Amino acid sequence: MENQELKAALKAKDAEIEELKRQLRGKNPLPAIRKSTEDELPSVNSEPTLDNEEIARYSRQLILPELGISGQVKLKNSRVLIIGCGGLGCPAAIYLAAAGIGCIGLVDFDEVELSNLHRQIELRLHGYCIKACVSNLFIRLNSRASCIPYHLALTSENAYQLIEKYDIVLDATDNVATRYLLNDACILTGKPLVSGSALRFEGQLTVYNHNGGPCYRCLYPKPPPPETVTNCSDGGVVGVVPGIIGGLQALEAIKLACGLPPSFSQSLLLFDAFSTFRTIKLRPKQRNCVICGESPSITKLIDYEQFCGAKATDKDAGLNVLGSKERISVQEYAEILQKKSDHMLIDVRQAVEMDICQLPAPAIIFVVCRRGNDSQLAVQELQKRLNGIQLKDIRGGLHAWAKHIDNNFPVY
Ligand SMILES: Nc1ncnc2c1ncn2[C@@H]1O[C@H](COP(=O)(O)OP(=O)(O)OP(=O)(O)O)[C@@H](O)[C@H]1O
Repeated sequence: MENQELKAALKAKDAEIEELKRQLRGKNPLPAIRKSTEDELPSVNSEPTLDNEEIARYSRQLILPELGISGQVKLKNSRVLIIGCGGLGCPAAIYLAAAGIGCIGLVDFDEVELSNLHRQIELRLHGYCIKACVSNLFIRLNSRASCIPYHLALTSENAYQLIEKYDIVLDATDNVATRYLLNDACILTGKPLVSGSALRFEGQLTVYNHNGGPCYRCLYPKPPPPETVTNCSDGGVVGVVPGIIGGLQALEAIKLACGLPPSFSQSLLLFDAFSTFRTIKLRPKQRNCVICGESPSITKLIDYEQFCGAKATDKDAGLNVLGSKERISVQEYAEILQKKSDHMLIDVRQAVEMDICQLPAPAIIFVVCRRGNDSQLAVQELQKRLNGIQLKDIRGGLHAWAKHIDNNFPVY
């Protein structure tokens, strides 16, 4: 495809996406969104009883001896904060609201994209663009629950003030910097942290900072090198997997709120869609942990993007390991294409991604050897590594060249 055609196709796609986003916004009015963490929360009902409507509404869980009226009242008096209204946060929020949690805070800076909807189905149902607005769904689902949307990013500046107001925190985010921030903020405020993650066909769940158990830093004192971290937008995810893990995060939060022991406070649940659930015991709380140990060196929130060497979002390519001479912009590359300058393009994505789209392949690589045997093997090998590049073996190699094209060519 020529560059002009490519530009036109991209423009048409942009217009299509804008139209779909417009439709997504729907006709529903936006809820009152908080852009700051300072405002007081609505007071949760501290009466030790339920009214008749609540008894009818929650009757199927009320008759469980582990819960009973007293458990349901505890749920009603609890405040749960969910960070991230994506694949994990949406299902967790729905079940927490339906179960009768008195106040749920929903934090997300992001807006809905079409690629979110295979797993963030609640957002699609309600037709909002700002993710934290999923809270409005609860007004219909359970008018007794107060749901507070915060359209902002959780940062070192606001985390303490926000988390302090809630009893239990759910980590439903997708980046390492926010995981460390949440861990430290929960330790400093003394809140349990229900942490979930999902990628491809697998998910994980655990509860940090509860009942003498370890914190995230006890297990991972150092952040992973940024280039080794994968997320859903690079690695992919089957929508049901975050649905399962988000649901389990809600269950752990319900147990915590009722005073029942959470199942995963000192262990890690591993889910693999191709095999089963497995639980592994976690290493205990570390006495020398820098935040929850005996003499902590971290006593306030730090700069987590600097600590992790990566952004607190997976929206841009956080990695920056090459110098400016070793990189070019897409505009510069488009110019190279337009001028048909000599070059070769190596697309390092997986083969499955090549079926979705490709830049115009500018070159064919010809492979030659002495007699045409090794060159065939080389083509086979290169085909596995160089997606989208046309590779051709020169049949018969240099021997054939000497015989048919250039009689003076040295043969050995
Ligand atoms: N520091 C933060 N503060 C608030 N929200 C956050 C923060 N970090 C991550 N999030 C939110 O957590 C959510 C994680 O959702 P999910 O893992 O489903 O990924 P996504 O960003 O929605 O989708 P994709 O990765 O496919 O683009 C996102 O909506 C993201 O905006």
